[in-house]
Amino acid sequence: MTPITSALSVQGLTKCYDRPAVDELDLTIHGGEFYSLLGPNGAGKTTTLRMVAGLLKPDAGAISIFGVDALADPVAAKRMTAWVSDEPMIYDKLTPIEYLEFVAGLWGIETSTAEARALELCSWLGLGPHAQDRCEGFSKGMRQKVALAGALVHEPRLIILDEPLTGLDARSARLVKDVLAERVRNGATVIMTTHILEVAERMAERIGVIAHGRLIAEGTLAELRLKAGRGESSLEDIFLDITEETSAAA
Ligand SMILES: Nc1ncnc2c1ncn2[C@@H]1O[C@H](COP(=O)(O)OP(=O)(O)OP(=O)(O)O)[C@@H](O)[C@H]1O
Repeated sequence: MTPITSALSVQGLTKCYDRPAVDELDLTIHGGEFYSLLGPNGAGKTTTLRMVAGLLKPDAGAISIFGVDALADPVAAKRMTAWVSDEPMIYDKLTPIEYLEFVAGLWGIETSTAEARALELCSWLGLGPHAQDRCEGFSKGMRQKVALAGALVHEPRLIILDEPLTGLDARSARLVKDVLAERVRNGATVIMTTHILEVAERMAERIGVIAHGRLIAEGTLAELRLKAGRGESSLEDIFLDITEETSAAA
């Protein structure tokens, strides 16, 4: 058996609309890594992550999640993954606890384990005081936290997040970041898009920058600084440098 070295491996991934949104993209995320995928608006980040999460069919390419061919065996791949977008889809008529237990049930998680995980996630994400209220009256930030909890309830090994901090206040954003950091400490792998570069700068072990559906830079912050020839610059400065040429060409 070939040893599995990556949590996620994407090769030649392609999706075209009227023009290529993702263009023969190669990407490797190591197990236990926090990886941030950055790029200008329209670069192809969401399209990439939706294909990885099994929500969008690629035109070409391969996706492997912990060695499982995600296109050939999407159910096995989905068992190991969580998908969180900035448009949370939850059931309004349920309370957070009911929702989490419902999602856990779909994954076949035993009731007592589901109850314990639901309570733990609600407490971590500061949902405790509202755990018994229906989600229909919740603010966007609270809905986002319920959706995140729902995505984590089956303890996925690969957590895929598309702009998870959009619309969250500082305290909620901190709670979400703490939960993600805790998951990574416990062995999970995170790939996250964000336009909040300070978050990528502080949390990500490696950063990938895409433009026009292609990876144009990748590395640790130190490596990106070195490549850009920019001593102690912020990620924002480096990002603007790296993407300047591609935005001028757009
Ligand atoms: N369903 C669709 N139909 C047609 N074009 C699409 C569709 N979805 C995405 N695109 C196009 O594909 C390209 C990549 O879009 P995508 O949403 O992946 O970018 P993004 O990097 O996530 O951008 P943003 O940072 O603005 O969210 C864009 O040019 C977008 O207009």
